Amino acid sequence: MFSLASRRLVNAATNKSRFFSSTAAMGKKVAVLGAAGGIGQPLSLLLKLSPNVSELSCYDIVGTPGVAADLSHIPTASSVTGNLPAAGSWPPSHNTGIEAALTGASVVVIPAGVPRKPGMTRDDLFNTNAGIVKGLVEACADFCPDAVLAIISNPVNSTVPIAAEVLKKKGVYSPKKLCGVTTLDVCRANTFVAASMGKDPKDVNVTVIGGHAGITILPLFSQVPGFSPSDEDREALTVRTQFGGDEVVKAKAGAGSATLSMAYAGYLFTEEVLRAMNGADDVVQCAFVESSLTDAPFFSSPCKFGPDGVTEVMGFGEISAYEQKWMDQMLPDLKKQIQKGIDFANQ
Ligand SMILES: NC(=O)c1ccc[n+]([C@@H]2O[C@H](COP(=O)([O-])OP(=O)(O)OC[C@H]3O[C@@H](n4cnc5c(N)ncnc54)[C@H](O)[C@@H]3O)[C@@H](O)[C@H]2O)c1
Ligand SMILES: O=C(O)C[C@H](O)C(=O)O
Repeated sequence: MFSLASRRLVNAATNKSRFFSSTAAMGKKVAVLGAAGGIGQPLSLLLKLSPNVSELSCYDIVGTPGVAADLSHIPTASSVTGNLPAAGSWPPSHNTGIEAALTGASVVVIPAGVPRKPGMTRDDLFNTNAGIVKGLVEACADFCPDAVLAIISNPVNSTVPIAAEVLKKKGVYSPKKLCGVTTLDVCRANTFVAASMGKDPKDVNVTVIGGHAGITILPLFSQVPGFSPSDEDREALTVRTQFGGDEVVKAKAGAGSATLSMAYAGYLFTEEVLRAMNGADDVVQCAFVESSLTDAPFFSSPCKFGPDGVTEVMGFGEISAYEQKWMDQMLPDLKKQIQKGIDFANQ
């Protein structure tokens, strides 16, 4: 699923892409909200290397003039701006503010908000991040209502429903244009299974369904061709994928959560969205979207992408009895977290 995007990154970085000049003409404006943060900076770097991006708009409440000035020295075809809520944009001639940051954007990636510290759940971030996401999505509704929104800010299981309610209230909600980014779960599952099978991770593509928090994350290892782990290994791999975020939070010991792997995952997700916008008809990736596959109103599953975002929420095929057990456990939690977001947006 990701090997093409990964190859393009290497090509762009070494400036040898034979696609470079032709795809630059199809480049889109991409806005990163929270661009000065732990995820935002490396994500902006990767997007600056993308031949699918013509304009990179970095927005944050602090630091974006410096991020943008720094990125602007990278010799790729895209322009870059650093936007702050008030005065002090970069370049100085550029209008500052969220309106300038968002106007004309085709894709908006949102990693704005606080990360976890050891001992916290993603839901513990709700009180701070719910309001941040609500405010930013209101601005998206006002200034780029047709953009695809890719929500990274946690808790994704609640922030995506918040975004949906905000967009509905503004009269611009399109389910195909609102996605929670669960790509990091797929990256982790691919990495862990490839190691277990002695394979190159690029040859593995695990479907990960559900949500993005603990047991709501469900990797479908039964669907990986040639993979038949012992019960014990399957349990260990499943739980490691579900709690991969905690592994990083613990190792960072108070300095935050996954940033570099998330930047990579956010870049892969965005590249695939852009590739579909530019006409590719083979783009399928997991995303947390409005869904009728289960009785949870939002659910992550493989989705087909086209020029306007998600064109089909695909099913997830047959799952094993072991996976069904996790699914039964997950759904009440997931529905509760979704409802919490909906209630917040409507209070
Ligand atoms: N979906 C996933 O798989 C995934 C993975 C990793 C992290 N995350 C989440 O991503 C979020 C960001 O993580 P991080 O490590 O980059 O945090 P960080 O604190 O390093 O960066 C967050 C940035 O958001 C900015 N910000 C805060 N309020 C803002 C606002 N109103 N408008 C614009 N920018 C604003 C901050 O100034 C900061 O620069 C967290 O909520 C984290 O839990 C999600
Ligand atoms: O674990 C976190 O809090 C961050 C992110 O959701 C992750 O999965 O790494």
